[in-house]
Amino acid sequence: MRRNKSSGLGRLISDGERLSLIRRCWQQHAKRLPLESIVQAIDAAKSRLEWKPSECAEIEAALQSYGEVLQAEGSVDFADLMLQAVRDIQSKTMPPLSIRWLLVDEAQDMDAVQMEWVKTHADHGIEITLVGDDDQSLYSFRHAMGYEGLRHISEYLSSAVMSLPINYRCPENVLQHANRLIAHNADRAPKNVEAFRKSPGVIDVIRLSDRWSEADLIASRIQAESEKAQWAILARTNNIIDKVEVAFADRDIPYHRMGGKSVWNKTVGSTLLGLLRSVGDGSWTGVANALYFTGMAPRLVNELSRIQGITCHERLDQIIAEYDHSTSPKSDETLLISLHDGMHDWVDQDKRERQALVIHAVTAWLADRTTEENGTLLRRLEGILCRLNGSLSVRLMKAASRSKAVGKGAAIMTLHAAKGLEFSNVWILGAEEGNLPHSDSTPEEERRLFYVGMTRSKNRLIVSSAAKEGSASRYITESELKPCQN
Ligand SMILES: Nc1ncnc2c1ncn2[C@@H]1O[C@H](COP(=O)(O)OP(=O)(O)OP(=O)(O)O)[C@@H](O)[C@H]1O
Repeated sequence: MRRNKSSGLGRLISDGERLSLIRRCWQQHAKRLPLESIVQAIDAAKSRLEWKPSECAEIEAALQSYGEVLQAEGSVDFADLMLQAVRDIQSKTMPPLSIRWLLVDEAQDMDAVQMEWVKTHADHGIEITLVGDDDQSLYSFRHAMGYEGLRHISEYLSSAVMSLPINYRCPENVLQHANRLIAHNADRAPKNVEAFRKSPGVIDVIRLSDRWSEADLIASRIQAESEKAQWAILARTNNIIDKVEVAFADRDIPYHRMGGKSVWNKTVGSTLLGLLRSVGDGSWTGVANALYFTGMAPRLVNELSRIQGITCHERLDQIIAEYDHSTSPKSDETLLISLHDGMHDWVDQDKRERQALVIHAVTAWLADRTTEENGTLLRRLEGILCRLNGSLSVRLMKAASRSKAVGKGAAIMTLHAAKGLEFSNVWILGAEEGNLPHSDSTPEEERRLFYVGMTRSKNRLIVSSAAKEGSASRYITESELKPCQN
């Protein structure tokens, strides 16, 4: 990857633009590999000061191409800003910040470039204070340096180390369980954190049969409480969170998702809403996405999308009439005919104002052609849309706007997104082996994640798991959490 040597920076590209550019480079040079491997390679390359070529020729080609295209377009990404700042301060092309003191919070999350930026400022006589907690280091996948980084910079600065031994947030019993858990990690900074609040919090551990039962129990418990109770529902992945969102929407419980897309904006939800929209207004995009979702090759879907200027019904008529059996598979023709016939029925029922029937039939058409898991989710979404009132377009608008209720009701988010926050009541779901710890990371990092989740609680902590998803997480045992301790 070519790195800009001059101090003249280009235009800062947005995250979306960055991803499109990475996608282009991936398609040109490394299509055989997953897109994610290129994203990770670029992140890794830009978290270091020194350029280290990739051992894989395709990744290296994609990296080079990414750097060259950025430069050719006169753009920079966010990581370039940091790299360029360090380089320019070190080469005296740019002065350091004109400050006397610098406070770095969450210092365990610094990567090598950010650390160099801090060290460069220290070299210019600025007094540095770092605040960090090695037990809350969660970003090794983004090349954060964690405890090793804290030790390194601390030595470099010859800094005095001060421990903050009081936790003012958690009730004593919650903190004791969290401390027992994190003690299972080796290589930690020595510390003995005690709770300021001695009155015990409420703790519970619940085992349910499956994920939907877990999500439904959370929703029914929260519904039974005062609307003023402050709740956070935390899980390892956004897929688990989706089910909680559906269970809340199903019961009309106010909620907001933090740091993740609503279920209505993801593949299953947006395909259902899109196809219903096409029934209502004859637009093509919902039909095209439904064809792709139910198995049609993207190349063929894109070819069909090139036919211009007619409604989706006319377009389907034409596509079926001109279907080329010599080049396209029979299964795609069957799919097209089934959707064509379905659309005619659905539009007819919609005109007779039988919206619930349309929603049911469209859901069934999609659910019959996808995985069991997607099918279950589709049926839950169907239930929510059927309970709303009004025309199809009004129901679609109401469904999509629910997730935009910023700051209202229970906060639903991943454990990563909960870092730095606190809530009166915390519910961690999906505490099974395979999810927590998750295979994407190390058991030590996952343990820190669970620890961060537990220590968000100011009063009550509930941890649940689903038998169908796996045995209960080792972290429940390690923290010595037990059902209904109060
Ligand atoms: N000296 C204090 N007396 C009373 N309450 C305090 C005191 N210091 C902090 N708190 C309260 O304790 C809670 C946690 O504080 P804060 O968020 O600053 O901690 P933190 O170390 O950043 O937490 P974490 O890193 O776990 O997110 C907050 O509700 C804060 O208001």
